[in-house]
Amino acid sequence: MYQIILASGSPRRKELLEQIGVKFTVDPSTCKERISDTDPIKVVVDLSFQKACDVARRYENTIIIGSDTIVSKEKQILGKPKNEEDAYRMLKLLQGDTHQVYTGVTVIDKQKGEYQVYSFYSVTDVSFYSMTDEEIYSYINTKEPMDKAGAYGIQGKSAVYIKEIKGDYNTVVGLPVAMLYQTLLNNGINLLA
Ligand SMILES: Cc1cn([C@H]2C[C@H](O)[C@@H](COP(=O)(O)OP(=O)(O)OP(=O)(O)O)O2)c(=O)[nH]c1=O
Repeated sequence: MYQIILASGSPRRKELLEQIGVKFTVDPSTCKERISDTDPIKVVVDLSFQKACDVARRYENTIIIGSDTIVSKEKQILGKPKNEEDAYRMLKLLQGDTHQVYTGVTVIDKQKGEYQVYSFYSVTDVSFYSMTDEEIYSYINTKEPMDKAGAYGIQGKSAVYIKEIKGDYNTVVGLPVAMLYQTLLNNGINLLA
């Protein structure tokens, strides 16, 4: 029986872990997120590692889960919009086309002072229908974009603009729970035990 900590303030990640039946507590990381690379895989793995490490320092005999999600479109990396103008820029870029959503996960298994670190990522293609400027502005007015990578929430009101996805839906929402569960199981850790 492990104590499991989700090192995230994201309500979506909490819901996804609850959905699969994991017993855990939430203790969000407070480290500043800086995108310091142009490779989306490196960015999400590195940020998930930083978040997990930040929280792992405070605990013993626990499993800590950190995660990070970004949107990538033609070599541009989109995090959360800084303001409404930034949200407009992102949605204008994404509408009518396909982009990638990357989620990186780092799990730190800290038992008796020893660390085991598992890092991985998942990527999903998301295709948007075209959006008029009016639709973009009215979506921004819902405030839904403001705390989400790429300025949209597939699980929310933007669902009417999503044409197709290829890959794991939960990767887009912020935590690929199947990959998380299976990766840990392959390493002898059962999150549901
Ligand atoms: C693309 C997309 C992102 N998101 C969310 C998931 C993440 O919460 C957020 C990306 O920001 P993150 O920096 O990955 O996470 P966060 O700041 O919300 O939480 P923490 O750092 O404490 O773990 O965007 C959606 O909810 N739906 C979507 O469709």
